[in-house]
Amino acid sequence: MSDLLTTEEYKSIAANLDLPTQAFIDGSFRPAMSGKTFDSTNPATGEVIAKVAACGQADVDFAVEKARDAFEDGRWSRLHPGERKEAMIRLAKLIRRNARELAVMESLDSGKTIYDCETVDVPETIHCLTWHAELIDKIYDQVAPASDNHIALVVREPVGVVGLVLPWNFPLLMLAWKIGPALASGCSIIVKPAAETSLTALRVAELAMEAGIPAGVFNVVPGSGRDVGEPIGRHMDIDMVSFTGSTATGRRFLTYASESNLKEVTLEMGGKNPAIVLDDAEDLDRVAAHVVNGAFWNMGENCSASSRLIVQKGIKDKLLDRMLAHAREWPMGDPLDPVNRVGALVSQAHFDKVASYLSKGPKVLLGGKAEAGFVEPTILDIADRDAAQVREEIFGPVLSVLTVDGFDEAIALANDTEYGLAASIYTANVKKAIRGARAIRAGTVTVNSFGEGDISTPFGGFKQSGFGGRDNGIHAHDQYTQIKTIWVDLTDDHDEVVS
Ligand SMILES: NC(=O)C1=CN([C@@H]2O[C@H](COP(=O)(O)OP(=O)(O)OC[C@H]3O[C@@H](n4cnc5c(N)ncnc54)[C@H](O)[C@@H]3O)[C@@H](O)[C@H]2O)C=CC1
Ligand code: BAL
Repeated sequence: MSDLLTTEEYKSIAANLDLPTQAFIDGSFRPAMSGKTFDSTNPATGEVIAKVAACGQADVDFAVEKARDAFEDGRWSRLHPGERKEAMIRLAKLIRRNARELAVMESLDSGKTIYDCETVDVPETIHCLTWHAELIDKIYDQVAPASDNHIALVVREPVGVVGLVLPWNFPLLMLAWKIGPALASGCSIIVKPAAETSLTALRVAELAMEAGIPAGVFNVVPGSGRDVGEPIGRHMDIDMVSFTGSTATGRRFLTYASESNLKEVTLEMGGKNPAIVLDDAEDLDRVAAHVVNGAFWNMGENCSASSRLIVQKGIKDKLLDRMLAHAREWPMGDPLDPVNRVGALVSQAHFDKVASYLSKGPKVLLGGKAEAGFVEPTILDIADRDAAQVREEIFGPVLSVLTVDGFDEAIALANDTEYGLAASIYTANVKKAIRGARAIRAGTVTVNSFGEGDISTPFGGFKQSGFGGRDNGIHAHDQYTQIKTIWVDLTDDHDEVVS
């Protein structure tokens, strides 16, 4: 991607964007069957930027019918994996060619900074699709141990028609995390973007057609959770749902599946992720930068955000001094100004939710203001371990600081949550680092850094943060494939029947 532009240049691109507003089903854009639309708003300005098709049960049924036809006739599901690879790589290249347009669209629709959209969301989306495409023609099936008289093949087959229900915090990237392995595996997909952020998924579906992914394979049905998400969850002809979002909604998908066709369900949900800093942590300046990044990146609208700092008391003051210095490097403001690192929260409803945590009592060490869609990076010093800010996923730029005496207390506090998505531990003592990483019940634990690994490493949660499979890595393909055993009798003597 080329260098960043000026704010004026981004605004000029924004003013001339052709925003997709209709559902994308069976290879073309179409309005909702009801004719209804809903407003898509730029959360940084409150301006309505598009009226998007408000789909419902009939649109979901139609999309599933077309996706099923495509799956059964094999136009994608039975292509040689190398041909699927080529089409997906063409899609990744088209996204690269349209990167700037997609970055601006993403920023306008979600409030994310153009800096992040240009440097993280769009390039990582391209990387993710390319990675899964490149993988798919290099995976071998297996032959199980069997007698000389038999051969037992263990083969993977695409699971079928899958529903991909997306959140609003990384609209493009979460789309890529799901469609990458789903398309590579040969599934037909029904994407349901979050109602707050439908635009880039619709544009990518259009690019997928241009890339040669056949009609019916890649469908996007925008609308609300109730009108589109629930019909997907309850559909009798959808084989699997992969969901990212809140734990409350994830739970509903288990109900939908149990009350319909027992479709497989994978859930990637919330987090209340601890960053533990022990007294012996080295290079405190670097530690402070990581903790601040973990808490405030993407406005804290990140399931793996470090939202609880658990710090040993001997190092607390020094660490906080450095963290306050680093937090000043996070300018907040117009998402289309490339100097800003903190944009607007995704919606008025979400802003109101996050703001409500700021007025609830604890000592404010930094920030604490919320105004017109923007929430300042905020650090709270909290003694009450049952405070709402400590227990609940805020999903905003709000970090709660908890003080502990030592290692064991830190680990116990880290685990004192219903969530188990991610954690970090900062220490120079390698034994404590490894013992801590093993003892923390979370899907990803980073040592002396904040992060999620990368495309090659599986991502998902323990406890109420995750259910079913993992996103990312080869492991993501497990979500979208079924294992079949093909047992072949090689004997000539058919008189002898052995069970
Ligand atoms: N793990 C993560 O990455 C995310 C976590 N969250 C958490 O969830 C909180 C609420 O955000 P929401 O947008 O309300 O998340 P959500 O979990 O309600 O929405 C995620 C997706 O599920 C759909 N959905 C919502 N209700 C549904 C229903 N009854 N049936 C079927 N589908 C439904 C939505 O339309 C969206 O596509 C956030 O404050 C944050 O704490 C939100 C987004 C992403
Ligand atoms: N951090 C990427 C996954 C998510 O926030 O949902």
